[in-house]
Amino acid sequence: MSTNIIGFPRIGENRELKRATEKYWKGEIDQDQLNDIADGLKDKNWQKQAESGLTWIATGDFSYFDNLLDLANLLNIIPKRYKDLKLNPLDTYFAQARGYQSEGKSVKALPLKKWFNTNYHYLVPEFDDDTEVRLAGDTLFQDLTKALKKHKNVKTSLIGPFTLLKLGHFSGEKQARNFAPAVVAAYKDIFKKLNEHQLAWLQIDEPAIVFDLSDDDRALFKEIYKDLLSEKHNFKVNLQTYFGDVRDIYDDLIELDFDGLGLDFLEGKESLDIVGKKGFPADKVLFAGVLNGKNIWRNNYTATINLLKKLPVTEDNLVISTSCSLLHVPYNVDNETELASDIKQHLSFAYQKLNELNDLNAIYFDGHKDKLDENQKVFDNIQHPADTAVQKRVQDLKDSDFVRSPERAKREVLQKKRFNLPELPTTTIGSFPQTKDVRENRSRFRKGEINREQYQEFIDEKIKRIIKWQEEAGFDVLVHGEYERNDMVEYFGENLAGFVFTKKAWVQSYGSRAVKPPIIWGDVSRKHPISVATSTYAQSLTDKPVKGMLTGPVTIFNWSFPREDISPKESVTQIALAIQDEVLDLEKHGIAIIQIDEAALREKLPLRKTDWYSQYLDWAVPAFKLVHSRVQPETQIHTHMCYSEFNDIIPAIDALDADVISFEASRSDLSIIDELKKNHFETEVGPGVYDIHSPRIPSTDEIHGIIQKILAKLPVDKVWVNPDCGLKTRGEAETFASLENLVSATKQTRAELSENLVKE
Ligand SMILES: CN1c2c(nc(N)[nH]c2=O)NC[C@@H]1CNc1ccc(C(=O)N[C@@H](CCC(=O)N[C@@H](CCC(=O)N[C@@H](CCC(=O)O)C(=O)O)C(=O)O)C(=O)O)cc1
Ligand SMILES: N[C@@H](CCS)C(=O)O
Ligand SMILES: [Zn+2]
Repeated sequence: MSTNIIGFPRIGENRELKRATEKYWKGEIDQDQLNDIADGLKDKNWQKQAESGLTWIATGDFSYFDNLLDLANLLNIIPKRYKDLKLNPLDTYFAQARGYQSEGKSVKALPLKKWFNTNYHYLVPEFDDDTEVRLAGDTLFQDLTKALKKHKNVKTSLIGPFTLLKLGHFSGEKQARNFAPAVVAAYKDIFKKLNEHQLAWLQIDEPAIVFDLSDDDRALFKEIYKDLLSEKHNFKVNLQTYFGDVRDIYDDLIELDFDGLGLDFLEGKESLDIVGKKGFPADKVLFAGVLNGKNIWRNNYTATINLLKKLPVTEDNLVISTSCSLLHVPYNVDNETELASDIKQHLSFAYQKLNELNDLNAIYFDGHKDKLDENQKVFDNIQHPADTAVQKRVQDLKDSDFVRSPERAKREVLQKKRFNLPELPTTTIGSFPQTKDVRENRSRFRKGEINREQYQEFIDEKIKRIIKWQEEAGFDVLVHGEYERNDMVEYFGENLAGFVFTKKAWVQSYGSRAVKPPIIWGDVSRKHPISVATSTYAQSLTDKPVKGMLTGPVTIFNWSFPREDISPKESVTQIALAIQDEVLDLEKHGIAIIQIDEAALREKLPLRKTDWYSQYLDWAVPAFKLVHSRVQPETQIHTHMCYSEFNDIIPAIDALDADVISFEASRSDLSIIDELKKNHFETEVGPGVYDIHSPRIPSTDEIHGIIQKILAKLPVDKVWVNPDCGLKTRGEAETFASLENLVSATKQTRAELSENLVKE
């Protein structure tokens, strides 16, 4: 009779951690004050979990920025350039997370990447040949001591050695396998320290084994765990997986000496089949991931109990668990005081999920039928608002609705003529800094302290100023700055029918940054123009082209909480038609370049290659094509993707049939460029020439070097110059300085190109 969570949100119900870390970075509070706030948040989480009846309090899941970075620092995997800054441990940690620039010293941040198929991001641990892996920290143990002072049943968690090695970057000769012995030795030292505490379970997270695994991967995994589990330990070890199933390695998992296995029965499509066919060892505990850790809907107890009943385990070796960490959901539905009760009754955030675990436990182990019936009533009453016109529009779509003509090469000629841009056109990704005054203006409008006209007047002033700034700085294709948007997805959700919104349902995206995903509740459609007035106003201020700026259907879908009663394909096609309406409206109003951001397209690519097309790209790519299929050949369609981890799906990206794409490249050392070349990528490209996730200002020389590297691989007439993502999170001073350097590096390159031409 046990219940389990894999992890809990840590930003605080009111984003206390965000405010505290940002104050610390500005020097407004010191380390002790920051630690006190963090301790308060941990305490509150533990208390909440204890009160809910959860079997074990979860520790080890807190982080000031990211758990994988914590692990790397715990194991001394800290590149020399950060150690050389001679900062204290916390500031060394933040330097890796955010980059560092002070008193003539300048170091870039570590690369930031998507955590599997989520909108959470981790920092990539970097190993070089001199990395000396060893146990070098003690926060994990300190937290355990603190929790054990107040709570009896405590578990802790740690990302496992295999996932660490799979996600790490190896910059020297030595590769993952070479580091494995040292990594295992360091984990053994962690075991030794944990032995000093009254720990119930150690949860070792190994989500990397839900990927397709090679024989070498399996061999490495077995080698690591045979060795590690030989270390004496007085706590039990649960090998925890999530985001998929473990079909490639289940046989090994049940042979190894784990006390428990955590399997995901929701995203793990084959998990049930695997345990059904192969059985589950009676001497191990199954942590059955049956309560969704990613969605925000009430759990259907009947369905979950039926699932639990199918598992080949007894009451003694079953733990009812979440499918993944609750890091990916907001804290508390009760904070949503303005949400209609008929919607609210269907929602479940982290606090409610704790209660659901308790209910499921009571139903499954103690036969509490009343709770089952009560829950069923909620599901009997659910009504998603239907729009038959939207449904018909989706049904009536023909293959030709997804195809733009003429072909891209012909459009390219027409567009080059129309825009007559210089070589290496410069642009930005869309947003400019959302400075305090911008946020305050929106906050005052929301609170009714200023009216719509006053709100709009402020934004118009901002647009005017930034258009002027871009003209003076020498940009070729301008943007309006996105000052009217709280978030690129939430804003569109707010302007489309079919979405509902929360006030406090924040979810961590990276570091101190959080998002408040809108909830897709009914059929989606565009009821009124969304960006037309803003874009036409911005265009009226300049003779240079101003990009119309939209978020694409796949990204709106992926960064919202989706409904589960219709398929993703159906939902995303509805959104695509709504955005198509907006695209055509922008074009009708004279906007000649339209950027449709698909920042999240790569994010939800299934983790297993066999599912890439059938489960995702076969509907995601057409959804994007549908959005722009009806524009004129001379209208230039841009798209943007955060993070360039799409080496393997380059043909699918090209098949989006956009005219220009911009993406992140600088943090991942431009490796994508080789792949573009290899795959004869046809879309014009703007590989980001500097990293906007860090406050660090890149020098003109640095950007010039990056452009040179790009031009060594890609033809000059295909290349655009831009930062790697929107600038909304940055301050103005650093933004303007960085962009000025970008323009001067481009001008320098143009001059060199024309000089070479003259010479030739
Ligand atoms: C591009 N990215 C995005 C992702 N996901 C999205 N949904 N959106 C994205 O843009 N994923 C990948 C990348 C990187 N991820 C992020 C995620 C989040 C941010 C970010 O800047 N977040 C802001 C919050 C943005 C927002 O919604 N702001 C609102 C509310 C602002 C607010 O806090 N208001 C205060 C009151 C303000 C006052 O009075 O001063 C309050 O509510 O208490 C808004 O602007 O209206 C963050 O701060 O975390 C960036 C990249
Ligand atoms: N147009 C958006 C894209 C971010 S991914 C922005 O500039 O913020
Ligand atoms: Zn981006």
